[in-house]
Amino acid sequence: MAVEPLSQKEIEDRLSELPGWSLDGDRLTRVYRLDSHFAAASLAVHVARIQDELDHHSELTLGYNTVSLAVNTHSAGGSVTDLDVELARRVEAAAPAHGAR
Ligand SMILES: C[C@H](O)[C@H](O)[C@H]1CNC2=NC(N)=NC(=O)C2=N1
Repeated sequence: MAVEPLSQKEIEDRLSELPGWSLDGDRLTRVYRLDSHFAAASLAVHVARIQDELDHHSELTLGYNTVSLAVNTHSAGGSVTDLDVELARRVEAAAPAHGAR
């Protein structure tokens, strides 16, 4: 998978298929809300497993009933790449089973 920085247009195109995700500065971000702290922790563990599988890791924050991600690609100078998009897609696919919204 390409690890070149994506252009603004490429980022916008990819975000159009990732509802809830946005570009905050130089990072893709999303906040998920859950029904309980335990559900949030469960999603956070699932995200950690995905991140280890991809060898690509967001700043992952567990709140009371929230899970927040912020990610870019350090090895591409801290810009957004398709690695970040792939992580976002994988987390989007996993989140509904935890009741995330
Ligand atoms: C050595 C290891 O593969 C690298 O440090 C990986 C791990 N996780 C990473 N995560 C993120 N978000 N960006 C990276 O460039 C990155 N690099």
